[in-house]
Amino acid sequence: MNPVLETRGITKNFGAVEASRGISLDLRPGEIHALIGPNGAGKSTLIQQIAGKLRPDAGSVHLLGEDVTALGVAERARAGLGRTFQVSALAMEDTVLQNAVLGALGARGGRVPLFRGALHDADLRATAEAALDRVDLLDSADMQTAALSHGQRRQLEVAVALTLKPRAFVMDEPMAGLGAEGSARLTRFLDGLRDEAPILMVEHDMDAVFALADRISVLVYGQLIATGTRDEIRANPDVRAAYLGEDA
Ligand SMILES: Nc1ncnc2c1ncn2[C@@H]1O[C@H](COP(=O)(O)OP(=O)(O)OP(=O)(O)O)[C@@H](O)[C@H]1O
Repeated sequence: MNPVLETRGITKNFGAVEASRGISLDLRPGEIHALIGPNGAGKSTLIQQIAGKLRPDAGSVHLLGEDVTALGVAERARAGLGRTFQVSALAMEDTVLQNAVLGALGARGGRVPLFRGALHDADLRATAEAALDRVDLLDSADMQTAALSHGQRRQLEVAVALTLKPRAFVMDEPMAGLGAEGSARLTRFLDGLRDEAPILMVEHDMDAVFALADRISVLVYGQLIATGTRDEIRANPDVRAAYLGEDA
């Protein structure tokens, strides 16, 4: 099957720091692919290049077979790349519905000053409500976003991403800031989301990684040292030495 998302030979240097060294990986239909690695390994740098926030020095990013390397964040989002962030990008003062409508407006290429009118736009509202329903937040549509739990905020971020009808998700530490119960709930939720669109996620929470990931890629000092199934990664001596071994 053709990959939905692919990087080919992504290379990025910050001065003498080789943050990405010729990284090639792919995301296949229906899968959750977790990217793990020690602090400073280059996970965020890679995700930012995939999302379009950083331009690689060399290499390319392909979405649905198209080379999107020259596109910015918003263009990639409109091309089908859904993204959630380590630090929430939600408007905390606004309601849950307003945040979702803002996402739907962005999908249409609208600008924020049109936002007030957008709330009364039946199509935008329907798109937003359908996305909220998908993440079980429709009952909370009129709540202020700040009143949501951390886990619900993650779900709202996914709803905002869903309004763009993503073909692939890129998630930066979705479990960050969640307690054990919140992580377990979000894990169940993401498990069902993979059928909507495959997910490439950076995650430090190994319980979540091993519960969810069909494949795991391990990044160390900017280099991909292994990609494989959970069992392959657990058994890989290089991975154990470089990374998982830290916990052994
Ligand atoms: N804008 C930047 N300028 C200079 N160096 C940078 C920049 N961004 C990242 N780096 C360096 O690149 C390397 C990779 O950093 P990156 O944040 O991608 O790692 P990470 O795996 O995401 O780490 P963490 O798990 O701690 O979030 C580090 O050595 C970091 O100091």
